[in-house]
Amino acid sequence: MMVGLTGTPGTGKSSVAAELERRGHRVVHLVDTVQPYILEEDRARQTMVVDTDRWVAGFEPVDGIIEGHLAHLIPCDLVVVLRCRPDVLRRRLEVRGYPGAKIAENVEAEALDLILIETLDEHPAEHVLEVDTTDLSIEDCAGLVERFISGELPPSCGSIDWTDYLETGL
Ligand SMILES: Nc1ncnc2c1ncn2[C@@H]1O[C@H](COP(=O)(O)OP(=O)(O)O)[C@@H](O)[C@H]1O
Repeated sequence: MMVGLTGTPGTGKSSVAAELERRGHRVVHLVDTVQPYILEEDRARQTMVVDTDRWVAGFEPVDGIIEGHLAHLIPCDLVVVLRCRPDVLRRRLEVRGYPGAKIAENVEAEALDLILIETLDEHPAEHVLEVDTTDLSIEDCAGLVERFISGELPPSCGSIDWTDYLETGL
């Protein structure tokens, strides 16, 4: 089974993936697979522009967990979208040393459910689990992912509403 682990930067994908790897799951980090598909560096946004169509077309399916903020573009069997309340996400990204504009862009994307919307463009809701990591430990998040993969935890998404965090002018 191929499971995508996606989410806005700072929601905890790498941390949760590391814990899942520790628990014996095979994990593929998308950052290790996009190199041949980088079109250019967007210096202003401090990010790489990837030819996602070619990258998705060339992606070899794996039996395991695919971690990265583009994972939902891959035709996975299941997708987990990690979420984080925007004010907490902001703090996580500040600690990481991201520049202000990049923090603002990611915090806004999270408040607007951008990755969830993209996920539901590609996958039926019955294949999707949203996990609010705000008050959960990394171990608890990994546990929820495992229970979703095993079928113990049903799919669930769409109940998070962080539009208030847009209005307060984060
Ligand atoms: N559930 C969590 N609770 C508290 N802090 C977390 C949690 N998940 C991640 N973090 C912290 O947030 C930061 C970003 O996590 P990371 O796993 O690198 O996110 P991503 O891979 O989605 O960009 C790290 O400092 C990490 O320790």
